[in-house]
Amino acid sequence: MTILTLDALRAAYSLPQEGGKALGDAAIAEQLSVLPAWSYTDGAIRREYKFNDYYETIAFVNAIAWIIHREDHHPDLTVSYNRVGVAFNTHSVNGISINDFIAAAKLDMVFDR
Ligand SMILES: C[C@H](O)[C@H](O)[C@H]1CNC2=NC(N)=NC(=O)C2=N1
Repeated sequence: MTILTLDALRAAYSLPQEGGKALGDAAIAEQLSVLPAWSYTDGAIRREYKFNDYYETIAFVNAIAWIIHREDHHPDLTVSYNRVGVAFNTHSVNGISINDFIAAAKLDMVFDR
């Protein structure tokens, strides 16, 4: 598999993966190297974002909703007072696809300046 750069992930759009194949562990590890805040555990790529208060936390959740609706690719979220846990996998391949990395790169882009 070709590893996409962070810029390439940011510029890409999720595509339907129905009928596609999940990425293998080696490809997942290589693609994760451009997203160092993310890890691959329990069948998903995951990151925790931290905030100062609940208002910021929910504002970020709303930003996620906007981005993710545009990508048509939906994470599991764990929302608490000052943290948002995000987990992506691709149901349609029963594993990880490039869409998970594209969506992760876009969330990081709005979180970090
Ligand atoms: C057709 C469309 O691409 C699919 O229904 C999308 C919608 N959002 C999705 N989100 C996630 N996390 N996995 C999927 O396989 C998925 N499939």
